[in-house]
Amino acid sequence: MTRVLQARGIEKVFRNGEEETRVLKGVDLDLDRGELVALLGASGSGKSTLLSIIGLLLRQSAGALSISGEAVDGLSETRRARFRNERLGFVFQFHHLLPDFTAMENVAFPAAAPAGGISRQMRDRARGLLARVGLEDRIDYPATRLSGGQKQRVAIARALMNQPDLIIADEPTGNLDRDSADRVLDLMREVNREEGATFLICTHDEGVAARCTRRLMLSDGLLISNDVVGHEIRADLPHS
Ligand SMILES: Nc1ncnc2c1ncn2[C@@H]1O[C@H](COP(=O)(O)OP(=O)(O)OP(=O)(O)O)[C@@H](O)[C@H]1O
Repeated sequence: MTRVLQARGIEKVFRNGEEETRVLKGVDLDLDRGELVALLGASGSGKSTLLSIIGLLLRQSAGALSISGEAVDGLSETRRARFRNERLGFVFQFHHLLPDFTAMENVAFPAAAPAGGISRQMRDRARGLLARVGLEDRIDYPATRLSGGQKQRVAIARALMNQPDLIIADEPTGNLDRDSADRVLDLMREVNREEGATFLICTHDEGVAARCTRRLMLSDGLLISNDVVGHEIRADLPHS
């Protein structure tokens, strides 16, 4: 089994003047390739903070993080940005598509932006991914003319563009009605099953979490595992 993520003793303290907020108090987390993991927890428990740290958008106050065997903590900001673009995929609650770009151009963007332009190969891959998410008839539509569920499917295709080691999704269905949310989740499950893509999904939605292969819960700054199979809650001890 390939280990995609290893996090040890992750802590995060936010400081605003005199005031300190300890949000994460020593989070240990391992993700193996091909897992579809839900991250639950009360509002304010630190889910987005943890995802931002794992997504290399924020630095932890203490602890060590390695992604696909690479220790990422010591990397410069420039190398972290490159690592993020090449190895991680992101899906947010709000799709963040570029409104003046077509669906195809949005999907190709993570490859086209660093290359300074879009190649034929990129176009072909983006078209293939749009077909994969059921939008072959919307390839040349501007993002503004897509429905909310379609935009989120474009966002998933975009997250897959660079064949990332890990896809981080922060409330990917939070802005969708039940039907669209189910379709988006079904799509993530398919991509997970058929292509072995690894997902870490932060969600408030128990329906989403129940369809993941593993559930984790953040509580009081620590991670508690809540296995789907056993429905038991146990402390998530570090793996040896
Ligand atoms: N930049 C910051 N400065 C100070 N405190 C912050 C900062 N960012 C987040 N926090 C605090 O950290 C805590 C966790 O926030 P976070 O957004 O990670 O929670 P969450 O579990 O994702 O919440 P929700 O489910 O409501 O999105 C909150 O108390 C928040 O106020």
